[in-house]
Amino acid sequence: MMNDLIPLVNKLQDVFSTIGSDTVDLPQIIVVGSQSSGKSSVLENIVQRDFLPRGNGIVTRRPLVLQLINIQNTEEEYGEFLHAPDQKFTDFGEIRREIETETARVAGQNKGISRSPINLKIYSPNVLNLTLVDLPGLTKIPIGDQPTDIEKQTRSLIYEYISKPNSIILAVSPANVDLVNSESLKLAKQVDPEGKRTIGVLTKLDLMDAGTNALEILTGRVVPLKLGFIGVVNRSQQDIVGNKPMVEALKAEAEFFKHHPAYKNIASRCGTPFLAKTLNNILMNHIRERLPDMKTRINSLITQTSQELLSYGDPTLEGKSNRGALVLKLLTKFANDFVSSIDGTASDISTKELCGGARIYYIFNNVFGAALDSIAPCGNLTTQDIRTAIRNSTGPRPFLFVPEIAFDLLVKPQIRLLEPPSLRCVELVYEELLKICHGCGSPELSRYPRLQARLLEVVSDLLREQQGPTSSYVESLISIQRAYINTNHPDFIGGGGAISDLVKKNEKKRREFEKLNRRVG
Ligand SMILES: Nc1nc2c(ncn2[C@@H]2O[C@H](COP(=O)(O)OP(=O)(O)OP(=O)(O)O)[C@@H](O)[C@H]2O)c(=O)[nH]1
Repeated sequence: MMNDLIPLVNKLQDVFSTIGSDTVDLPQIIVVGSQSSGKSSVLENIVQRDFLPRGNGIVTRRPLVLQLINIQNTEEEYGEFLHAPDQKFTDFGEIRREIETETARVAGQNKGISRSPINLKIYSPNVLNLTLVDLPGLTKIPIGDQPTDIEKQTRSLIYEYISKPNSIILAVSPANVDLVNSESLKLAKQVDPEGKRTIGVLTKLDLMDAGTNALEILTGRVVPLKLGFIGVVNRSQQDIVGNKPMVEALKAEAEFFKHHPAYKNIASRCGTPFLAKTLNNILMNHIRERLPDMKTRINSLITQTSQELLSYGDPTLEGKSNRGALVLKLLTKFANDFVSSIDGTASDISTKELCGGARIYYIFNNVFGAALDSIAPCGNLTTQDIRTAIRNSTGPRPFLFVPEIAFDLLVKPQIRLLEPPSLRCVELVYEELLKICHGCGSPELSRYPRLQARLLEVVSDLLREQQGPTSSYVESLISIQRAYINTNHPDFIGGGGAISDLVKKNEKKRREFEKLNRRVG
């Protein structure tokens, strides 16, 4: 049962990698260390095979999710990549080349890094079930054509992985550098200040200055980590160049601890096999602890996803023969959504801001209304202008009513004042209608992006055409305005200065006018 735990999480890891989401914080071991601290060597020792790319500068440039799977009753060891599921890699040199190719494919050739992980499974009788994530090493100074912010990028990538509370941090530090300067421990401390989920690995114990040792660190007296420190000795550069077999390297490591005066008493708690066993135990216990939470989270994801699936529509309308019915259904839904946004009956109305029909109402009544109110109908017309226009249009003849020509002459420039706010109003309403249209795309419709795009195009064209009647809209405003001026302005009805002055000159006409005025009154 316990042994099934890691494969279970591996399966989840594959699922989340395939769907490109990590909405569940999975228990996993994250390997962190500065460049050349020995991360790759530790991983290769655990796998007991050479399979990781080597080279100068930053080699690991994408997260590598390494799932080790113990298989029994077989001599065969092989690897499988999630991105090439049908290919079985029995040659570990091929695995290395595939990692290099995949890294270059996504992260480019120029030493940049990418957040998208490579998932590799290694099946072997020599490994314990274990899932490790290898991350790019922390680097201080960009080399060659590396991006100048490479340190920032790497740090943020590492931070993203280790800050998840379910991850266990495997902080690799070289023993021949002062632990105070260990970048991996500094980073781990930021996200795990109490050292509850950090396990320290000390590499290069064989390279320490003569007469010095790391016993104090390994026994937890320098940096207190609940999961402890484990010392290892990996192959040196010379061993690698000389192709020293892994089995021999592991034997040499065991010998080193057994015979070292400082470490011989703790030899059973040092070295790669002990590290692998410890990690396996830690990971299993950790998964067991987190399982109930994970289950709840996954159940809620299932509910969410089922609901989302439902919103994608009726599966019976799939297929060529149902295309017409499907399009009709989508368009009807779109049209209904549009209408309900304007009516205010949409289900997702906002409580924060005006939208849909309410906003159009606001544009008409408040924005446009205020703009109209701010226009003085006779603002730049003086009594003298009116008088002159009337006189000029009647020539030598006396007049009773305002002559049509004079009225047109006077009112046209006034009416033009209404045009800018009217056009602005039309524009605002048009924008609002477009916004409503864009908000009407249901998840079901978004499955057909081309149909959706075409629909929006057609609807916005239609709406734009509605801008055409702007002039007739202005015309209807003119008639309203005309009525307003006719009834209210003293110059057009008896009692006002200009007309009454003129009328006085013709007593008979004045009386007629008064009669008329009484009738109007
Ligand atoms: N002598 C000795 N050399 C080691 C040990 N661990 C690692 N090395 C050497 O240190 C160098 C760097 O080791 P890697 O395992 O490539 O380090 P890394 O952290 O993976 O480096 P990057 O991938 O560049 O981040 C190699 O030449 C290793 O042979 C060790 O325990 N003892």
